[in-house]
Amino acid sequence: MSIEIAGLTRRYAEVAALDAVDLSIRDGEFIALLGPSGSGKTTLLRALAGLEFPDAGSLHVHGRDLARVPARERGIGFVFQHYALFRHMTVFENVAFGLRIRPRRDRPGGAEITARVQRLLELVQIPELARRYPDQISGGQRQRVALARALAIEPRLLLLDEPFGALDAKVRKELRVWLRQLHDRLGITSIFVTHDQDEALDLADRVAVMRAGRVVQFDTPETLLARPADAHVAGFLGEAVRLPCTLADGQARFAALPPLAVETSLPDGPALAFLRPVDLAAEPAGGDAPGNATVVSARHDGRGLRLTVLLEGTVLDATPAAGWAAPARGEPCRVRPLAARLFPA
Ligand SMILES: Nc1ncnc2c1ncn2[C@@H]1O[C@H](COP(=O)(O)OP(=O)(O)OP(=O)(O)O)[C@@H](O)[C@H]1O
Repeated sequence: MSIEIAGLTRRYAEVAALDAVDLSIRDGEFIALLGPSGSGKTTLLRALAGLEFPDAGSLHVHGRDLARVPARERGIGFVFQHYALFRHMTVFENVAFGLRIRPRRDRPGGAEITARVQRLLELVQIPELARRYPDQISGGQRQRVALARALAIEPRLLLLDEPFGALDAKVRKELRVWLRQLHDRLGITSIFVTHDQDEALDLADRVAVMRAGRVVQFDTPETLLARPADAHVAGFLGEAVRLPCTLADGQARFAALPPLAVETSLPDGPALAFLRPVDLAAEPAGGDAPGNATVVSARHDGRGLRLTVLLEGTVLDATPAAGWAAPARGEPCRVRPLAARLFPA
């Protein structure tokens, strides 16, 4: 389902939980709403689900104005972080509930419900748990049940509010890969809320970065990382370090790093530079030239060797220069900027 959100506003006393949000989502997209606590992510999801009523603006799903459509007729599946399953019902009954609450005219009969629940449990890969109760299964399995229940109504739009927030990192990672595959297989449109940038960047086709009730940037993960719209987005995404600098004569000059040649439309004077670990090259060195630092730690991450260094009281992540195979803790080094994203100070 395509979704058009225009000027959506929701106020609580003096707080604008949503402040004129515009968002246009294509059929079949997997969208992340990413932002700090209180930025309006949940309110936006609840407005789509029909659990929240906006003060202004419009919501259209596949061209249909949602304002007049009650929550239960929207055909939207919803999974919350703590979507308490019914504790006194088995897994089977929890999922069947999603079918039993359908409007009478398209509610299936008993045998059909049994067959469908079985199919849904197979889809979420827990058919063997049908007779268990929620407190007899793991947190990750509970979220699969919650998802099966949400999918029981055959939604064209799936909304997920921090669905894996309560789970440990490993289970979370597995479930998110699996969720992405499920989304692709079902061909639905999904919107999920997270404040975990890795989750958003790994999983989503496009990410809406929210701040104070507004969508500050809505782009693909690649574009967000390469061209953040402002200093806030740059600071929020990736692992960039923020360093003040002074622009003059086509150079960014730093207090403790060698200067960097830059092309920018910003005027000469103070600016803010964001540098990712790949933008900082570290090589073995001594002496007291600008950029001299000490290796704090060296570790391998998914992309190769990563160094943490201490540069005049600032801790930075940097990438060792080619050929420096085994930097040791405490070893002196020199850090050079290779690139930076610049914003007004
Ligand atoms: N029922 C309410 N009454 C008053 N203020 C509310 C209510 N619901 C939300 N707010 C306020 O609206 C703003 C946005 O809240 P929302 O829950 O949408 O944020 P969020 O981005 O989902 O945050 P989190 O990541 O912490 O869940 C916050 O300032 C919040 O305090």
